Amino acid sequence: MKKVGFIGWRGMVGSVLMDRMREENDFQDIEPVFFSTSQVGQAGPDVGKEIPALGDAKSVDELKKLDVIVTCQGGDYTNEVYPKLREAGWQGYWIDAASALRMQDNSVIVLDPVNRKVIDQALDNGVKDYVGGNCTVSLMLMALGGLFNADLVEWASAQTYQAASGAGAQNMRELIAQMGTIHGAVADKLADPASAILDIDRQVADTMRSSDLPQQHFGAPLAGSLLPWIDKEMENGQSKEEWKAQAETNKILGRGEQPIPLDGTCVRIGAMRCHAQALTVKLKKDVPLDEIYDLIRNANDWVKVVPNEKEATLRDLTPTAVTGTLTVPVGRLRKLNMGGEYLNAFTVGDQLLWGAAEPLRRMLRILLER
Ligand SMILES: NC(=O)C1=CN([C@@H]2O[C@H](COP(=O)(O)OP(=O)(O)OC[C@H]3O[C@@H](n4cnc5c(N)ncnc54)[C@H](OP(=O)(O)O)[C@@H]3O)[C@@H](O)[C@H]2O)C=CC1
Ligand SMILES: N[C@@H](CC(=O)OP(=O)(O)O)C(=O)O
Repeated sequence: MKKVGFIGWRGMVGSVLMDRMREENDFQDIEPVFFSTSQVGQAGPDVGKEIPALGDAKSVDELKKLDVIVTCQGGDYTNEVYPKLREAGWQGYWIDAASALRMQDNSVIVLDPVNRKVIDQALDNGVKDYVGGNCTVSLMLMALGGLFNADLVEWASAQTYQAASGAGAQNMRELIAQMGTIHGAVADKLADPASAILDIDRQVADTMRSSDLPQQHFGAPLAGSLLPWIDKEMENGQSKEEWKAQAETNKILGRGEQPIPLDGTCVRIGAMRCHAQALTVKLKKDVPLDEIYDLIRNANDWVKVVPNEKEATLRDLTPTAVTGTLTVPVGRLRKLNMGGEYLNAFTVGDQLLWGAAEPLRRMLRILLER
């Protein structure tokens, strides 16, 4: 049995990974060892079998004994520990949620329902580093992989609506705290049906702009508003999140030589853990909509085409409908006024599942099955 070390399993992405692995009985096929940077020696999680106390996640000597390391600890941890381990001669497989190693030549971005061929080829070639993709990119490809893999996409533009969870657990808490503070400021007026809506609106705006609103983590009001910048600034005017769309999509698809142009605007909104995105796709030719439906829906087992009708859309194509599930609905599929080669699409996906934990869990299974 392969000895598999887990780092970052206590965090938000790690906890989702643990839940999925328990659901799929994955721990039965491995010898799991758990690590921490802060709780060394304490008990690990309940995985249905005996496990040793928590090891030291910074100990190269302990980590060197593992066949596989799965880390959801973050980029700083990867940057600190990964080079030391490789320098120490460790030849095991490194599976990582963080972006630190994503664009390195010797790593593969894993999303096996879309790029299983790229993964298999890398394994055959002895590649040892497998990294989960950016959540927005992975969810876009889970949704529209059928069009990309049929080589129908000339370019695409994504306008995103990204959930608080993408910024971290503390940000999810802060979003709810902001909502509570706003509600608290006008609760008495809301309870009075005779109160004037513009008074309520003014008081809400004052509260959102005041220092009473908790905003330590987002650095700005999000509840009742939105934040049209995610991640660092790039020199070309893109945000780093926007930059990832083209860079990571083409790496996932193994199209380094002939990249498909992708760009757009990434926006944080007040959803909890589902990212949504509105896509404009320029097709290479005018493909009929029913063929497009078939290509999309047959691409993997989780994508679901939602008919472009109001009732189905409001029922199935919202963060509330999708949260906590592996289903990736795509809807609002229609040709745009610009012409038959211009496709509109809207998709929603749980950014902690397909956007983070699930590709890692499946990569571990792929390794075990070889
Ligand atoms: N958030 C997201 O949506 C996505 C995140 N990622 C990447 O995954 C990595 C981890 O992200 P995320 O899961 O959000 O990180 P978290 O901040 O939730 O967890 C990271 C680590 O913090 C430590 N920790 C300290 N206090 C606590 C606590 N009270 N509860 C749980 N853990 C605690 C744990 O390490 P220890 O046991 O050592 O103390 C834990 O493993 C990042 O690199 C991120 O970029 C990738 C895709 C999406
Ligand atoms: N940046 C994403 C979440 C994330 O962690 O992305 P990455 O794994 O590319 O750093 C978001 O804010 O929604």
